[in-house]
Amino acid sequence: MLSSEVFSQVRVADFVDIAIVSIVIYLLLLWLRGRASRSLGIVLVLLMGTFLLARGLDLYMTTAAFQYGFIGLLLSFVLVFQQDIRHGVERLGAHRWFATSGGNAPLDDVNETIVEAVAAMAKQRMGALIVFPGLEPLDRHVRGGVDVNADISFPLLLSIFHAESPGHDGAIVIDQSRIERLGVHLPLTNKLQKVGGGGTRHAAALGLAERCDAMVVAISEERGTISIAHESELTVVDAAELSDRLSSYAAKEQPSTRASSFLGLQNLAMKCTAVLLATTLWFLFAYRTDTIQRTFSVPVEYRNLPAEWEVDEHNSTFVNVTLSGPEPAFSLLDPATLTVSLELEQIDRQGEFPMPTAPSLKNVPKDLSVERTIPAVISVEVQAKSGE
Ligand SMILES: Nc1ncnc2c1ncn2[C@@H]1O[C@H](COP(=O)(O)OP(=O)(O)OP(=O)(O)O)[C@@H](O)[C@H]1O
Repeated sequence: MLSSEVFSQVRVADFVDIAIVSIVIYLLLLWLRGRASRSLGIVLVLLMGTFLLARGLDLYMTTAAFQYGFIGLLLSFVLVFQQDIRHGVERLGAHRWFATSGGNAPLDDVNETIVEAVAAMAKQRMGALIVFPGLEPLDRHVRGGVDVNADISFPLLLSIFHAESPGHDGAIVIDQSRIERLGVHLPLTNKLQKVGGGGTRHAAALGLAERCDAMVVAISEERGTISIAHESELTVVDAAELSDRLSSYAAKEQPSTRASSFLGLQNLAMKCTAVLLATTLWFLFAYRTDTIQRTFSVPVEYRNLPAEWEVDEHNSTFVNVTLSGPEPAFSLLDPATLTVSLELEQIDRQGEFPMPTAPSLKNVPKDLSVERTIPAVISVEVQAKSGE
């Protein structure tokens, strides 16, 4: 049976191999979903599909074109998306299991105060912009403002955004239960079609939500609406929805939720796609049933030779070693680092060393074994150092 044959040859290390590549592909898909355009995603999937097909059908010219074009493609990808890549890495580093400090999302007890104040401001048609930072740093994206560092309260929020207040222009930044800054300038989006009927206030809310994981609430002075900008989307909500979104946002910042969202059933389709892709790649590039042999000229190294002896010049300094094993194991081998190491501590004039086994050969991946060496037995002669 083919399947049992395959399973008998799969090692635990192969599962680890597939798991690591699956995680990398999953993170890439997550990042693509949030950051890159749909058309870029389609182009990447098409390119990958064509490459896999070319490999599977042994289309030599297409495969070669991909292999040679790959570095160029990778370089242009990095150049075009350098900002997105930096953001992706920041996003990854901001996950709680890497992060040293906690998130800044508001705690549940202050959510109620914020929701009440936002609803009141919307009713009174007071324009406002409130930033709830996530785990990613904001500093790179925002400018200006004045430090406040005050407890959040209903009257304070309404006072700040009162049209007569000198600090009402710009956004406030919340840090858990405190107002950290006011009058902060946010970057604008250039996807104006997503802002709908809104102007620069709403463009600023979306602009920040496109650049980091912060959630921004905008209240429209003209229309009295409440909008949430998060993960590159701007949505109009009512007070009840705002309350739900703030609570789930705060919960999402908890480490346990983050870990379970990674290990749990969320994004199941994307996780399955990642595992499927990783398994396909493994079958194409790593799974080889046939054993191959390769011969290397390996230098001989003498260890722990007593001080009174020296190795006779006539001893061979290189040995031809034939290794055998699965082809992918050879890709882990760097022939330049191969060494036959001979222990000479006990030697007395002359010693014979049988064919070295893989462990006595330095730097041989563990799936490779020594088939033969030429010479089969390495004999070493030593002589007393001249003058002793
Ligand atoms: N880049 C920015 N960063 C922070 N706040 C900004 C920014 N741009 C504009 N604002 C705020 O938005 C206000 C102007 O809002 P504007 O009327 O242009 O936008 P809007 O989206 O139509 O809002 P509204 O519906 O309340 O009128 C400014 O007075 C300022 O307080």
